[in-house]
Amino acid sequence: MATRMDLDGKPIKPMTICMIGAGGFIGSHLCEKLMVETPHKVLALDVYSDKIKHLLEPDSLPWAGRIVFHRLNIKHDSRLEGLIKMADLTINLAAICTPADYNTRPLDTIYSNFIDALPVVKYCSENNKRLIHFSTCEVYGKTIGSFLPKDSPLRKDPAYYVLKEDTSPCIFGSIEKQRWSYACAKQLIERLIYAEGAENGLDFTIVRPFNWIGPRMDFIPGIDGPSEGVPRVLACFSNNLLRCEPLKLVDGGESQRTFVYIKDAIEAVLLMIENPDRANGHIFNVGNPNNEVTVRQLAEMMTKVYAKVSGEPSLESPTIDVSSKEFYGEGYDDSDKRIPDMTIINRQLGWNPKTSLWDLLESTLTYQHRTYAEAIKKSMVKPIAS
Ligand SMILES: NC(=O)c1ccc[n+]([C@@H]2O[C@H](COP(=O)([O-])OP(=O)(O)OC[C@H]3O[C@@H](n4cnc5c(N)ncnc54)[C@H](O)[C@@H]3O)[C@@H](O)[C@H]2O)c1
Ligand SMILES: O=C(O)[C@H]1O[C@H](OP(=O)(O)OP(=O)(O)OC[C@H]2O[C@@H](n3ccc(=O)[nH]c3=O)[C@H](O)[C@@H]2O)[C@H](O)[C@@H](O)[C@@H]1O
Repeated sequence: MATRMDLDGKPIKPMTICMIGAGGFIGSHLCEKLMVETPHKVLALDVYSDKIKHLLEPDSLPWAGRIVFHRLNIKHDSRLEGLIKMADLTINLAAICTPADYNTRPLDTIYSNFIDALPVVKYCSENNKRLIHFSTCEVYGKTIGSFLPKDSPLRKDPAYYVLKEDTSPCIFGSIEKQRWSYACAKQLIERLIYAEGAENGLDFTIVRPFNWIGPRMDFIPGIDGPSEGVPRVLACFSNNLLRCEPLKLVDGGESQRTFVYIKDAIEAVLLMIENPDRANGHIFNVGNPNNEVTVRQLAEMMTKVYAKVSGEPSLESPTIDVSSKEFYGEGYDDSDKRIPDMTIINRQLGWNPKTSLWDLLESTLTYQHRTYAEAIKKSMVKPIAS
């Protein structure tokens, strides 16, 4: 493998990375990228390894020995500090991060996103190890624009809705809206990491992902996850499409999101890993401001793309409305609109997303169809009464 160069033309030394939550959606893509394109070593920590099994076996893989899986729960495992000490860099991805959990399991959500992340920050700070911590765009909460009258011309002014790392406020709902337990816990851990940097010299980078989507995201209920489980929107809509059911639009599907392809986003993370001088001390939005849609438009586009990749006709009424109370239960609330400002990541790392929403849905839904269609068909065949 040719020596890799950083953005300033300096050779990059191979490093050891302690990746916590390596068995999840983002972790699996990051491990893949690191194995295929770089000489770095990964200590992969998680309670699950299904999504990275293809990287761990067989022993004949070209990167065998560069990735080692450690099955552990960071809530209670004395091996954590030792593994952080063995690495040059720690990346923390571990978290509960599905909205259906925020209002129904707020304690687990707060513990997972704040309390369980504390020792990771502490061990990095005490051992002078660099930390890349995964936060979320949800720390911005609602936009300022959403509080303006519906007909206010100011709603069209980007100053009232574009989200900037260094100037936008964090606007959450009331405490009884437990949806915000996740965003609030993430905000507090961001503040703690920032303070460790300011007071104790911790080298940190904070990532705020804006709806990264692609293959291996979450689970399909009843196939590789619980039948009653509610994953994030990509998997919910994929599940509906695979089962030929209408897609459920929560509260009219009016909320807006910008979706970025996981493979584009992983490029940004690799730049952070390999350019510490440009990434340390920064908080980065990572998203695609050009891929904005309402959830209703997302449903319509996914329906069209799925018909194309599966060859199956779409339903006559492809969507159905459902209230958030019915779908998520008491205490749900929503982010209205999420457009990332790209100034800081552009300036520091020269990164820009490339993939359009249509193209990323086409490759993702091709994967979903190939991976799940047969299993769904089998699970839907009713047993014949004897
Ligand atoms: N996917 C996105 O678009 C997105 C957006 C915003 C923020 N994030 C953040 O990025 C991170 C990764 O997200 P993801 O989409 O890959 O989620 P994911 O759920 O697929 O991955 C998280 C992984 O962490 C593991 N984990 C959780 N608690 C653990 C513990 N106590 N010990 C060991 N492992 C544990 C889980 O088993 C899982 O494999 C999270 O912190 C999330 O909040 C993701
Ligand atoms: O991905 C992100 O950047 C962050 O946002 C997500 O939050 P959200 O975008 O609200 O989660 P989704 O489950 O993907 O829902 C998106 C929208 O679709 C709606 N939805 C979801 C599922 C469904 O079946 N129907 C439906 O209309 C939701 O109400 C919401 O408005 C999650 O909180 C995190 O994974 C993450 O931190």
